[in-house]
Amino acid sequence: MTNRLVLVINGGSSSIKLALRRENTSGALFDAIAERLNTSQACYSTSDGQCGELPNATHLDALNALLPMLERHLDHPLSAIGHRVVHGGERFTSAQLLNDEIIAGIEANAPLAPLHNPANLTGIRAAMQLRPQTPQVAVFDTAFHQSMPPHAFRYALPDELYAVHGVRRYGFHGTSHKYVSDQAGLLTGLGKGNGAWLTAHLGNGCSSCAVLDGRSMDTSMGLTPLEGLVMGTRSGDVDPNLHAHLARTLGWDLSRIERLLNRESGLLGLSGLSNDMRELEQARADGHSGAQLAIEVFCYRLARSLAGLSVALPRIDGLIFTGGIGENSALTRALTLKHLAVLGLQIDPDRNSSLPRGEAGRIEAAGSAAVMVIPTDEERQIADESLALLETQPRSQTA
Ligand SMILES: Nc1ncnc2c1ncn2[C@@H]1O[C@H](COP(=O)(O)OP(=O)(O)O)[C@@H](O)[C@H]1O
Ligand SMILES: CC(=O)OP(=O)(O)O
Ligand SMILES: [Mg+2]
Repeated sequence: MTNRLVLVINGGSSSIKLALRRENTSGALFDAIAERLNTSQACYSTSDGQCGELPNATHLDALNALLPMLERHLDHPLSAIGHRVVHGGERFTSAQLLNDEIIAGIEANAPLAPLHNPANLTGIRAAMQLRPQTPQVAVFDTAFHQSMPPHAFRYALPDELYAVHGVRRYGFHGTSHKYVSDQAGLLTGLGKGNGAWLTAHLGNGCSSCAVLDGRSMDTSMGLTPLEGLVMGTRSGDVDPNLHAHLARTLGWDLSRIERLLNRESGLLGLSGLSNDMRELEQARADGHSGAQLAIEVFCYRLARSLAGLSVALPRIDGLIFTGGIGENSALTRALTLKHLAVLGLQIDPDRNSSLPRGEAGRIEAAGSAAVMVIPTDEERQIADESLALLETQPRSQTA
């Protein structure tokens, strides 16, 4: 039997990313991204070197433009389309075959992830319109964290807010935390799905997680993807009274405060320069004090979060860095580890700085628990989970 093909779609607020994956094969057959959608500068680029403008393209226009480019990489029909969906609430603890009822459930969670779920739904609707015969699967960022115990997922708020209104910690980036912790088990010889790991997913959004034998025990994000670590433009944790303080002293309304915390804060707000770690590293080297402060706060707060999460584990088999920053910024890894001697974690500076780009590797010093860099592959995880789900469905639903 030929290995099946899966198209993975990650719909963002202003972009849509496509990845074509073959079952049991590493790497992508084809990747494409359309960015700045719904603006006059909308454009696309693909892994086979095509690029161009798509002025004022919507998500549907972008998919319409990109799907034919994918066609020539299809040696047989797509078996599934797997969609990243950020918020699955408490209802979705695993991947789901998409139908009207599941889509309504995703819509119901949109107020909890206003930056993400509506964009994911746009991708889902566009794909269903263009490929109505192909089974479509939703894979949720939150699902992996549904294993957290109540003492980790409850806020210290009156019970009714949880029981009636679903106010609790959910956690995100679960697909990535699961993928890299599985890989860590393989890399260290403990076996896939085994081990006690601290994971740091550091991309534009950042979160940390404690994983024990393939189950999330606690994580830094909460009700929404704003809680926890310092991120590119998101503040992470602030005093919850900040809202009231800004409203009273500056007269700011909710949408102004939401914009501040989600889009103007984090590395961008602290540095006054950029949300991009590459640019900040360069500026720091040139003596920019804002860039230096932003990187120091980012690393200290990450270390503090990891040390806090360590209490969710019986021991630490290793720490894993992933995401654009975690995989590529030796500086971030070094500065974070400076604060983590208390956990017995130390890195070897030479190994840290000489790790080949894009490769998994171990960077701990002799005597330390494992410290690893593992490139994440959310698309691979989504493709695998989509195919695994189809195997459990009656043929009539997926034919
Ligand atoms: N070589 C590098 N050095 C430092 N930071 C990097 C490097 N390459 C990428 N990054 C950072 O990774 C971040 C983007 O991470 P990524 O995982 O691609 O984001 P997303 O969450 O959008 O998928 C940016 O801050 C970017 O500057
Ligand atoms: C949940 C989340 O923060 O996702 P991203 O990193 O893609 O923004
Ligand atoms: Mg990413």
